[in-house]
Formats: sequence, structure tokens, C-alpha cells
Amino acid sequence: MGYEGPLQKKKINSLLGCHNLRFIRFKYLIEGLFLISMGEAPAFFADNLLGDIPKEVDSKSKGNETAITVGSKIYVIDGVDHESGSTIGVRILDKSSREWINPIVLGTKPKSSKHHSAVLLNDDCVLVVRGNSTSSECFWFLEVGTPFVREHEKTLGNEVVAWSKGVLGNVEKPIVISGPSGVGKGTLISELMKEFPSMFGFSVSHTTRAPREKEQDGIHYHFTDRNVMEREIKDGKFLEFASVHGNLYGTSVEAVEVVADAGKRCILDIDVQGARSVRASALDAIFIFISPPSFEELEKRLRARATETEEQIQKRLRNARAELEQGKSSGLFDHILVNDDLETCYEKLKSILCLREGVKSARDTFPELVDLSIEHPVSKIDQKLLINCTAAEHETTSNNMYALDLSLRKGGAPGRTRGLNMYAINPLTDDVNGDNRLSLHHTS
Ligand SMILES: Nc1ncnc2c1ncn2[C@@H]1O[C@H](COP(=O)(O)OP(=O)(O)OP(=O)(O)O)[C@@H](O)[C@H]1O
Ligand SMILES: Nc1nc2c(ncn2[C@@H]2O[C@H](COP(=O)(O)O)[C@@H](O)[C@H]2O)c(=O)[nH]1
Repeated sequence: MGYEGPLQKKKINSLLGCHNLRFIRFKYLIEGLFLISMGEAPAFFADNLLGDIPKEVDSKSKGNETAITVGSKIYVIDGVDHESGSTIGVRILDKSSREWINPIVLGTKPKSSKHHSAVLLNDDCVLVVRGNSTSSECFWFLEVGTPFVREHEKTLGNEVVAWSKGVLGNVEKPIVISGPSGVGKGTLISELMKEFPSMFGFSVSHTTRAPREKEQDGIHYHFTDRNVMEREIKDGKFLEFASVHGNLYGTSVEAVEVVADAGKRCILDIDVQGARSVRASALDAIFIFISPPSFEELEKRLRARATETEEQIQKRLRNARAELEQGKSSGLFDHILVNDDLETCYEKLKSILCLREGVKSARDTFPELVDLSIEHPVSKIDQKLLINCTAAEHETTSNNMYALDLSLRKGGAPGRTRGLNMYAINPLTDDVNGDNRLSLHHTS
């Protein structure tokens, strides 16, 4: 079904809330179908049909630009920032004075993009979808009037906009696993990561201890010099750190962010001092203490692992006594698990984390590569965006239509915007329900 009437065209443009100046011509095959069935006012009524956009925008447009009107201002988002060349640029046109403003741009800017699409959300934030990008680099929020932006406008005395990277996946609380050396923390974590590779990500700590034979830098630890690590601690790069068995160990803020950016749940393997620091931090986590069935068994495991000298083993065992005391009695931990039989302990760990065999991460349904359809890339309905794209690797539907659900969106500048969910939909079946409003259902 196609529809090209002027009223419908206006409504579609309004709904999109933007003008892609280059690709302004739409075929309304799918949008038309949705819009006709919507029966409700779109969240954003644009007063900015192409004809209404002041000439300045047109004349200033350099190819891949998108203009969005918010109140008395038009935000022009340029796929290539003509100053930096490597990022997406933003300029503002004041509609009344017809003057161009170069705002102060806060946050990490998205990399330049050959084509993109933009949609206004809640009058204070623009969602920019980058074409031909991985799903982790695809969604960016340009905050134009949020409290964060307003606050900085006051202090900086200038027009401000702020970028916040959108992260797919409803990332759950990180998991802190502690316990004495040799109890089996690493073994349990490896099992989890093996069984649920797309769900969990390991927080790679920094340490000043020397690597063991099979340990790789950047995978098991970031092996580092004490001087460097001490300086980085001073610079505030660490969420927590502690002196453990004579060496410095620490979790950098980045180590946890990287996992969350990948849409995975972060697992931290840290000692009890570190767990206490994390508890006192802003990171809301689940704390699990692993205890050995007996001290003798702990010693047996440490010796059997054969990774430490006798002197180091003695030191670790001495520290283990104190750790066991603190772990069991401090009230710091939400769960205490005895690692006697490995399989039994692993099953208990999974039940604490509410895991079943074959459970997939919501992320498994995301397209690997998001490539926007130029003709009708993005439209918005309530808290859902319909994205028409080419999904190179996961061809879950023949039409490549995806829904991006923003209803659980949280965070924002200066940090990431999290809680985005994306799934494939079939526009021919997942559309209208009884009250004539669009409802979307998962097709995967
Ligand atoms: N339930 C178990 N029964 C017997 N051996 C076990 C069990 N769990 C782990 N092990 C073994 O105990 C040794 C120590 O385990 P692991 O390295 O996982 O301990 P860890 O708590 O991570 O130690 P560290 O804190 O020093 O890194 C390993 O050789 C491992 O194979
Ligand atoms: N406080 C922190 N403790 C950490 C961190 N990374 C590891 N650890 C703990 O150190 C001991 C010894 O580990 P090993 O690899 O040398 O055997 C162990 O209890 C780990 O849990 C960290 O970032 N912070």
C-alpha cells in the first residue's frame, strides 16, 4: 500500500520530526501503513516542513545534514563535522534572529557517518541513528535542553549541547565475587562465561603482580608498573583498589564501562577489601562470597594449582584466615556459597543469578550491523522507534524492520544512555491491535 497525499506526507514528516535535507523524498509503504493505523497525535508536531525551514539551513547544508526544530531553534546535525572531519557536527540556527550559533559540545562525539537519521524525543533530546555502523556505535543521544545541558549553559555562559552514547541491552547489576585465594572464584567465573558468553563480561583488573605462565595482558589482567598504577589511582581512574598479598590490584572505571558498553553483565573477581570499596561506591552490585569447605581443602587447591612459590602460598593462606572471618561475618555479602563440589556450587551460583540453560541475552537478537534504509529510515511511535535497516548478519526478518524500545531508557550525559532494547519486527503482522494503536511484538 502506498500513500503520497500531502496530508499524510505532512504527518509523516511531523512524526519523523526531522528533515533529512538530502533524502527528503520518502516512499511511504510501511510508514503509511503504521501512521494510518495510529490514530493518535505524534509526540512531536514539526512546524518545520521543508518549505518552512529558513533558507539559511538550505543554503548552509552540505550534503548529509539533518535539521530538527526545537522551539525557536533549529539544530542542524551534520554527518561530518567540518571542523574536525572525524565526528558528527552540530550547529544551531536561531529562528528569530536568523543567526548561526556554534554550541559548546560536551561528551564524546559520535564518529562521522555517511548517513544518519534523527528524531526528537521529549523536546530536550534528539536521537541520532548512525547508518552503516555496528549496533554498539549506532545510537547517540544529542541532549539539547536536559537539566545537564541547562546547568552547563549557566556555568559556561554559552549555548551547550551534550552527546550521550546509547547502549543496547537492559544491563543488569554487576556481580562482585570474592573469597580467599584458591577457593575457586576464577573457575566458577570461567564456567559462567563459557556457558553464557553473550551475557557476561569480565572486568579486567589492573595488577602489579607478575603474569603467570598462561596469563595474557589485557585478558586476565592489565599487568602494570606500581608507579604507573599509583599515578592512575591518584588521577581517579579506579573504582576500587587494594594491596593484596603484597601487590596492588584495582578495578578501573573503564574496565566496568567496557563490559556494560557491550551490553553485558559485568563480573568482578576482587578481594574482600575491594568488595567493601565497591559497596561504598555508586556501583549497585550483587555481592557473592565463595567459601572453601575447609581450610585444609583450600590449602590443597592452592598447592595443586602450583602457580605460587611456597612463600607466596603461606602469605595467601595467612590472608585467607582473615578474609574468611570478614567474608562470613561482615554482612557485606548478599550470598555466601560453599565451593565443595564444583558442579553443585556452580548450579547454586546460577540459581542466585536466575540463569537457566539455553537462556539468551536480549542482545543476541540485535542486528550486528545497522544500515539505515535511505528511503524511510526511522519513525517514532510513543517510546518506540521503527528502524528500517539492512541487518547483514542476523537476517531475522525478511523486511529488516527493527523496533528500538526507549521505555526503559536511563542515564544520559555526561555518561552513557542505557536500557535500550532492540528487536526485529514484522510490519505486516506486528502492527494494529483492537484500539487501533500500533503495538509491537517480538518476532524472534
Ligand atoms: N570445587 C572444587 N573442587 C576441587 N578443586 C577445585 C574446585 N574449584 C576450583 N578448584 C581448583 O582449585 C584451584 C584454584 O581455583 P581458582 O584458581 O579458580 O581459585 P581462585 O579463587 O580464583 O584463586 P585466586 O584468588 O588466587 O585467583 C584450581 O586448580 C581449580 O581447578
Ligand atoms: N581489590 C581487588 N582485588 C583483586 C582485583 N583483581 C583480583 N583481585 C584479587 O586478588 C587476589 C589474588 O589474585 P591472583 O590473580 O593474584 O591469584 C584474589 O583474591 C582476587 O580476587 C582487583 O581489581 N581488586
